[in-house]
Amino acid sequence: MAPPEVPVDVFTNTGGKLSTTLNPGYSKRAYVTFLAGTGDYVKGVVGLAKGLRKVKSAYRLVVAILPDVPEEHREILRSQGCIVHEIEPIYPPENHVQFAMAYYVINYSKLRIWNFEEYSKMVYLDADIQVFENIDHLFDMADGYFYAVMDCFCEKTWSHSAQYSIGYCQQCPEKVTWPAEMGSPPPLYFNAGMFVYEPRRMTYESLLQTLRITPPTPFAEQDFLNMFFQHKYKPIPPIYNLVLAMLWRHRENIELEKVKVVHYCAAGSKPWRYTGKEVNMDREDIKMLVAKWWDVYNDESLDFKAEDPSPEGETFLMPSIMASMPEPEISYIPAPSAA
Ligand SMILES: O=c1ccn([C@@H]2O[C@H](COP(=O)(O)OP(=O)(O)O)[C@@H](O)[C@H]2O)c(=O)[nH]1
Ligand SMILES: OC[C@H]1O[C@H](O[C@@H]2[C@@H](O)[C@H](O)[C@@H](O)[C@H](O)[C@@H]2O)[C@H](O)[C@@H](O)[C@H]1O
Ligand SMILES: [Mn+2]
Repeated sequence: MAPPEVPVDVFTNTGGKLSTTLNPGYSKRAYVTFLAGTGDYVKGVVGLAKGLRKVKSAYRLVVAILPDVPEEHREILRSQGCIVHEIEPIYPPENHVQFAMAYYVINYSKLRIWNFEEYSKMVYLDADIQVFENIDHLFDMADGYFYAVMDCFCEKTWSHSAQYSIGYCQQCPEKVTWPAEMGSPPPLYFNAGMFVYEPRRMTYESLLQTLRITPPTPFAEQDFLNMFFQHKYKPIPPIYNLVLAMLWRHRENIELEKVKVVHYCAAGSKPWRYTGKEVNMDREDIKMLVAKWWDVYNDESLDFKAEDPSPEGETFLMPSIMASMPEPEISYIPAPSAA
């Protein structure tokens, strides 16, 4: 079940050039997001691509798309400098259709990103996420772990859970302590809108194999990933995935001015659908964060220009040729922390 450990210096002792010749893509890094359907999530991806450009990320944005994404949307993404990568849907296990089918097909399909073996490490970001400060340093964290931000159990979306029913949240485990009669407290649980992981064939196959014998649960692939990576999971601070409900549930845990990544996942908070009418959506902090998303999205200076020097020195005009070129030395130098 665990991803195989690749010793860090197996290829690097011969220098960057040779190592990438022996194992193309060994050191390759990229951001990756996921897009399904004909709807407006494409706006989220465009916003994200522009946000990553604004913070001068050194790495490309790969968009894993389902076959139902229309050609116009694919073209918009390419014109924003994204690498569009179609994936096949992954269907939920058979005989378990108690939850809405479409929801599962969409979410489980995320697992295909473990098959992106041309990259050694990736940072996954939901399309409803925006990056306001450079987070390239996340790629420098030690290999062999699954990094993500701890979720909050306080919203109604959690009402199916034992945690919610007793008012327990891992964000404030002292407030309502886990009752002894309910056994040991549940393991730390991450939000799967953002995570740092290593694509590996072995892990990918194990994920698909395990999924076949795993009944769907309300949070679909998120529950599944939490189970699968339970022993590899390392929490990172909430500034790397601000789940908006944290602002009204656990304000004391958040230093808003230090937040680098915002996840517009609360009901009514998707910036491209925002009306301000849903509960909590009239808050000043929410209005400010939605406005910040629109500032990036509307900033024409952040549109991709083909003549721009591209991340990692690649030339966008010749993607197929460049894909087989050795990695530039620079990618072995730890990325600077946030500008
Ligand atoms: O119609 C859809 C629904 C979801 N998604 C993708 O699946 C992710 C997870 O869904 P969402 O962010 O809406 O879930 P939430 O974080 O709000 O629970 C989105 O960010 C998108 O990347 C998509 O592309 N089209
Ligand atoms: O919609 C609001 C909810 O969204 C959450 O879940 C997930 C989950 O639904 C996955 O299945 C998605 O794929 C993932 O990206 C997404 O963030 C939170 O766990 C929860 O705290 C709540 O705010
Ligand atoms: Mn999301």
